Amino acid sequence: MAEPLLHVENLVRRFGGVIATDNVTLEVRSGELHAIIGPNGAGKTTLISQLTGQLLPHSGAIRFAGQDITWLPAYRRSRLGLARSFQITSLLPDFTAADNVALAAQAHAGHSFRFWGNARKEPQLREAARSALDRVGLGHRADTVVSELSHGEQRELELAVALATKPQLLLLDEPMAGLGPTESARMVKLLQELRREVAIVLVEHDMDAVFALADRISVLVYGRVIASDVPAAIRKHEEVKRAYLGDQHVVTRHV
Ligand SMILES: Nc1ncnc2c1ncn2[C@@H]1O[C@H](COP(=O)(O)OP(=O)(O)OP(=O)(O)O)[C@@H](O)[C@H]1O
Repeated sequence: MAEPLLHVENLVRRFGGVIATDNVTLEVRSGELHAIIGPNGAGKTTLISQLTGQLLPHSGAIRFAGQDITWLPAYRRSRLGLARSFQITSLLPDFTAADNVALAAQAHAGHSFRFWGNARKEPQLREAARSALDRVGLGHRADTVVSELSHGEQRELELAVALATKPQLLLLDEPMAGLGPTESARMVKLLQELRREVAIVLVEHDMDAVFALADRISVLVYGRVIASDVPAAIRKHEEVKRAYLGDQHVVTRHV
């Protein structure tokens, strides 16, 4: 069988006495949408930060696209096609949606930020920005400044910023957080479209969204993976039900 796109093996990361990731092992295949769920403080964000290189593990290994990336700096991982969706707080509020995406495309292409002035005019960057905005349904808001976009649109813009780097694997940390029901439904639809083009690791507390989208789900509890399987199996998993899902989530509308 082909090597998985991402292979995490026995990853350990501690903060003082807390073991935030405790021998985490998991695989993400090409074309897969792999959700990571678990209670608050389970270690989901710590895991994502180690995948992107923002945090280094104390031990263990991460292979991505056939390469050992465990100790690579974040920008080298990004060049290999690993992208984390930027949080709203990292968007530039006084710049337009198109400028934000063009800047990300420019940074990824390796230009210095000194040339930022040119990013607005550079046809290739404008084109990359326009196409990323179209993919998330924000083409009509290209020239709107970020501070005038709704919360949901800003979340979509985060995705466009990540897509501008043409990733092979997109890491999404709670893309539904703070969204109302209509905006959440739009985000689920968008992710359903994007997953056809790019593998996705999705950390999310919205169980309806997770069960609607995921090919496989890994469940983290106190830093440990207690289950990694297809949604139907996770739904029935006794330890998962006890530790996280609880009975009210076991019967959801997405059966
Ligand atoms: N920078 C840090 N310094 C100290 N402890 C940390 C740090 N980051 C995370 N932790 C601890 O590591 C554990 C895992 O935290 P993490 O944020 O990864 O969990 P999470 O599953 O993403 O939680 P949530 O669902 O609430 O976002 C927690 O006990 C947390 O307090």
